[in-house]
Amino acid sequence: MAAALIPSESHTRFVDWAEKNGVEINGIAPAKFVGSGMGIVAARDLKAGECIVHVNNTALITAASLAVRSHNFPPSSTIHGRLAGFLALNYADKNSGHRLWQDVWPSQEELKTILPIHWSGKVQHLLPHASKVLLSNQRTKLEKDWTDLRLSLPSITKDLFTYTWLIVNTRTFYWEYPDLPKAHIRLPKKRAQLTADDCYAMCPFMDYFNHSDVGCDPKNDAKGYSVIADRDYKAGEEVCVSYGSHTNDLLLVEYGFTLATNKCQSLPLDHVILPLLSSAQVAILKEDGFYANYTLMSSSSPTICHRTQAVLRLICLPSRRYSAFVSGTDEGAVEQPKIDKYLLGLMEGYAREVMETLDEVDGLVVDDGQDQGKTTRRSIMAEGEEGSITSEHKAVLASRWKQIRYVVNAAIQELAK
Ligand SMILES: C[S@@+](CC[C@H](N)C(=O)[O-])C[C@H]1O[C@@H](n2cnc3c(N)ncnc32)[C@H](O)[C@@H]1O
Repeated sequence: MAAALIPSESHTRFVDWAEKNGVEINGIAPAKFVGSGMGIVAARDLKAGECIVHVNNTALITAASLAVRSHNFPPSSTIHGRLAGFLALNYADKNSGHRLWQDVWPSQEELKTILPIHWSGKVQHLLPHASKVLLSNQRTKLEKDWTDLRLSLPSITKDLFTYTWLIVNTRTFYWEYPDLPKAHIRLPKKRAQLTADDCYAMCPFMDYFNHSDVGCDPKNDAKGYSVIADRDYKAGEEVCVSYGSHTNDLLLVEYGFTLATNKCQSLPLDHVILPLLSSAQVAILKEDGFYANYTLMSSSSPTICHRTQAVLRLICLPSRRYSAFVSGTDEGAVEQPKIDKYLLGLMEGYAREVMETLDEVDGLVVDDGQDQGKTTRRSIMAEGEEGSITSEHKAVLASRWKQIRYVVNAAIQELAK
């Protein structure tokens, strides 16, 4: 575990402010960690089951907060966009009531280094396929929010909006407005149709917690948010929460890091399998609900997911054997060796692609620090666009591809048995 370092004074000022504004802190404190920025440390020995922080619902920033609603953002805009717009207006306001909170967030430059949306097109091009798909979706959402809100934010630059949008993206918590009755006037329209993307709340102090796949599980009810210690902690240990069951591809794109071991890890195979399908096969799979989302589960020994079993049977076997498998009348054990052999060939091809990509990552020429002007102006990068390439980018990419290589090689060994 990385040692906790003493944080700067801005954090002490923020903690004082938070405690006066509805945050009860019990036995924990913010601290700086090497490689993950600020986080939460146990300030004394903690017992499993202790409530270590409670944030009153009055301290949250949600779409129902009066301060947010007073801006009359377009009703069609997403809640993510509205919160980003609100934060951008506050950020630009020297007298903002949230100034001390904003002061402890990562700076614009820090986010530009960490988050792939700001990386050079050359570096983005070397992201794993699943990360590229997530990045493209993220860019589309950001562009739509900016288009929907820019007229309501005449004093705000796109650069600042992008910053606060990414602050929301990396620091919000799930909030279904349990403090308000279902039909309350302060709720966003179409209450019944709220999607996960609509259920966002900015939650002071809670946003210090770093993620672990086995961390504490934040709870919320009508009174606000709480974090209960999931186990005993020794003073000085980092306390993490779980942001959800997220793969490393998602963590990398949405939060800018990966976990060395991730119990939610799976190896996406769509880019390997989809190009092999004929249009007739695509139609069959769509009708049967088995099109795409093919993975190799890799938490312990690699396991072929049911969807992957199905598509490989459609490719390799007579159609009646595929139908027997997807209808559940036959588990397909007799043909399993044939399926495994076919997948083995695919994985060997994938292993070669991984090695080639690792060579390309290795060959990236680092140009950080040589052109500061370029770095400061850098904003959202489209694939192919030029920008600086830092040693951190290279290290993150190399580490992610080595994780993939490990899973692919383990699968090859298993399938070759
Ligand atoms: C909710 S914030 C947590 C506080 C943040 N570390 C800070 O400095 O303010 C989420 C961000 O923390 C960082 N982070 C969270 N968990 C991490 C982890 N396990 N390893 C590395 N970075 C992590 C990522 O930059 C992520 O976007």
